[in-house]
Amino acid sequence: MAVASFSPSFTVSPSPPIRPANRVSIQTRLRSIPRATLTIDSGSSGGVAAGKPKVLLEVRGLKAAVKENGKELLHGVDITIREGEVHAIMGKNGSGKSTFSKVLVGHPDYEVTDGSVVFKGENLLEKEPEERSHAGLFMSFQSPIEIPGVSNFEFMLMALNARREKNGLKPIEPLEFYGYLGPKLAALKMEPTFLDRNVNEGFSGGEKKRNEILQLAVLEADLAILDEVDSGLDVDALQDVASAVNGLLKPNNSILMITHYQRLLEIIHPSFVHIMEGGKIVKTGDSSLAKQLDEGGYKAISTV
Ligand SMILES: Nc1ncnc2c1ncn2[C@@H]1O[C@H](COP(=O)(O)OP(=O)(O)OP(=O)(O)O)[C@@H](O)[C@H]1O
Repeated sequence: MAVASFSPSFTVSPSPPIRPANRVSIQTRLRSIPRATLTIDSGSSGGVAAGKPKVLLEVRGLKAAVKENGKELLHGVDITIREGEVHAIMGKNGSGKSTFSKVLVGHPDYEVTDGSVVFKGENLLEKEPEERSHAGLFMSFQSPIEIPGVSNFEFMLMALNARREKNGLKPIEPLEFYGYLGPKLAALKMEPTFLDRNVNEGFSGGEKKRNEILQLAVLEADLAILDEVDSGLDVDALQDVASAVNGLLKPNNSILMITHYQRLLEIIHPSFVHIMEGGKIVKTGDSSLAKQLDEGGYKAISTV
């Protein structure tokens, strides 16, 4: 039985739940494993294209509506993201930023009514949410969900192994996974005790955000969509989370971030900044666009 019918990046169909008594020693085991950097292939595409970076995501004329009432929220979104690029989407409240990212990961509340989305050369819109995750798409939600009864450790191991299985790789054993997690936890300045706790249960807002980035680090997605990963973070936490995200950037993966603030873009430097308005991208520029916005508000940006 699925614990979460729709989770950020994967549906959880756990094997028998691990009782708290059986998982008390995760941090002890973590400490006993050498911190040698273990590399586990999560099944991402790998390889850097020679010459011009390959297109990872191509969205053309995307229109989408609320499934329940047919209200159209996206009115023709166009965006192209290549390997190695960081894209930021900014826009006033209610302009459609989160809807766009949720449509990309296949959120069940929305239906696509027109347009196309090609991810790594395949039609993304034909895929189920889980298949999108296995294909290398990851989304960090504005409000990460809690999953009672499933530890963080189990959740991430299941997610990684599900992706590996889909990509024809053999599963990672728990012990190897402990070693793999060590440096990632350290990069995010997270205590190993977080692995024992149920996914996001009782986590503070900032801890949830760190945990989302930990999941991203584990899955090594090709395209990470980060929806307001900076919201609710204190100054130090913002620095930790943004630096960890920077550490995950490779020549063959990309990031699409939604943010309201220039401060995040001062740490994670965007290749492109897009302004969304009324369910469409109305302007695209470089990081100077975010600066203009920060200094003069939306009125400082002419979208005509
Ligand atoms: N499931 C839904 N049912 C009805 N309306 C919805 C639904 N999802 C989104 N909307 C509406 O669509 C519009 C765009 O919402 P969205 O969350 O995408 O905006 P946003 O740009 O991310 O805003 P913010 O910056 O405040 O997070 C809003 O008016 C919102 O109320």
